[in-house]
Amino acid sequence: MKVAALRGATTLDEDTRDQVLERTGELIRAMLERNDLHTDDLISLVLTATDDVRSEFPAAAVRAAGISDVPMLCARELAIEGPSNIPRCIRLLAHLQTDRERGELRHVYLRDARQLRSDLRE
Ligand SMILES: O=C(O)C(=O)C[C@]1(C(=O)O)C=C[C@@H](O)C=C1
Repeated sequence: MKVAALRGATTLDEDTRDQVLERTGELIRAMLERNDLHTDDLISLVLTATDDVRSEFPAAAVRAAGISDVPMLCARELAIEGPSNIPRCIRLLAHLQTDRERGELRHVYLRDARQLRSDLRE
């Protein structure tokens, strides 16, 4: 088993608690499913939100999705002007255990966050 890192991002249509729960849950589930991972493979999660997300911690959404025993940290994304500065964006960095090579992992960018990494395959 190796330690690897997996990225994901998604966006909200509006800053409501329901949307943070729904969209962050959708993101972590897609990251696990697309990489054939189980929650036991997760080591830690770093979640960031842009400054316009204020209704709920993305970590609470991960817990609501059933993942409660993985250490998590939420932080603010940098408000650097440019194409990566998209509104209501939640980013996720997962550290995990896997037998796969780094290049085999599929990073997951959903909804308006797809524009951040248009170089990645779906
Ligand atoms: O991958 C993303 O979510 C991006 O917005 C791109 C990028 C980068 O330049 O690599 C920019 C800001 C984020 O903190 C992480 C990565």
